[in-house]
Amino acid sequence: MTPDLLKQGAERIAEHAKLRVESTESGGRSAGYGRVVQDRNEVDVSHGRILYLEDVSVSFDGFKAINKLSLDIAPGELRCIIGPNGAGKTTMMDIITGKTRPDEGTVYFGSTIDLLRHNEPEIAQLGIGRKFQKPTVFEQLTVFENLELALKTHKGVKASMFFKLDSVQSGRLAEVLHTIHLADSVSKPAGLLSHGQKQWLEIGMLLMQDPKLLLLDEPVAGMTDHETERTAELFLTLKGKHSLMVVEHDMSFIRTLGGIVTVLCDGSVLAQGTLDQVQADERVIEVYLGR
Ligand SMILES: Nc1ncnc2c1ncn2[C@@H]1O[C@H](COP(=O)(O)OP(=O)(O)OP(=O)(O)O)[C@@H](O)[C@H]1O
Repeated sequence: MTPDLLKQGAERIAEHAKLRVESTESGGRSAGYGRVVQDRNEVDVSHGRILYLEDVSVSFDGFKAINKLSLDIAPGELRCIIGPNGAGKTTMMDIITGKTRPDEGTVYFGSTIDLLRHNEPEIAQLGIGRKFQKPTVFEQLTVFENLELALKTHKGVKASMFFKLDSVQSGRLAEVLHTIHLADSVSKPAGLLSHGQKQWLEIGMLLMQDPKLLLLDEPVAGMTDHETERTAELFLTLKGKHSLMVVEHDMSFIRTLGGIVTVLCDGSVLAQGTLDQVQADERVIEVYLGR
């Protein structure tokens, strides 16, 4: 798409949003908590943030796993999250995806979608995809069938019974196959893929749903050095088109990704900056990297 077309598209979206605010029965922006009425597929990133957490806390049996956590991610950003065991990384992802409800705090997707008002399936539909550490592809199905299934699953059981790929979806599937380096293995059963290839396939399944934000938990754990390098290449390709939050322990992988690193400790942000900056931070050395 040319810059002119992009600009025209952005202007149309802005005009559309403006009209909808002005036409709300409650009186629009002045009476409606300043919120634009939102299409399901639209995420308002005009404030420069796709994800925003403020003062989020959750306790399990009196233990504060997340403690006044505040953090935000820019659209298209590739953010790495590190932290010692038990720092709260998984719990934070559980909160963003609706698996765990915080006791207090604010969690927004863009500037208008309050994620705490949505459940897990709704949050996935809104465009937040999550990849757990262990690959969960369907081993008996081919690479193609796994990717096709990702679209069907997203549509719900009834619609999926009559599902047939249209030309746009076929084009997307071909593009995703190429992106995840599996174009040569399209007819291979997923069970015959290497560990790294299974991880890429699962990322591909998420990409079929065109997520705006991807949460990836230890994506290179158990991968060979070569697979780790290719995964870094893959994430750098995805950056910009999608926003990514990557939880990892592998520092050389994080170095290859570049960008901002957030260090979590005891359920809140201990430090944030480039990898060099956080590695030089005395507090970080003490609680994590120096161990
Ligand atoms: N459902 C739960 N019930 C009780 N305690 C929990 C629960 N979930 C997490 N915790 C505790 O909260 C703390 C944070 O756990 P979490 O799994 O989020 O850390 P993490 O940073 O992901 O750790 P790791 O790097 O080991 O995966 C830990 O002390 C953990 O034992």
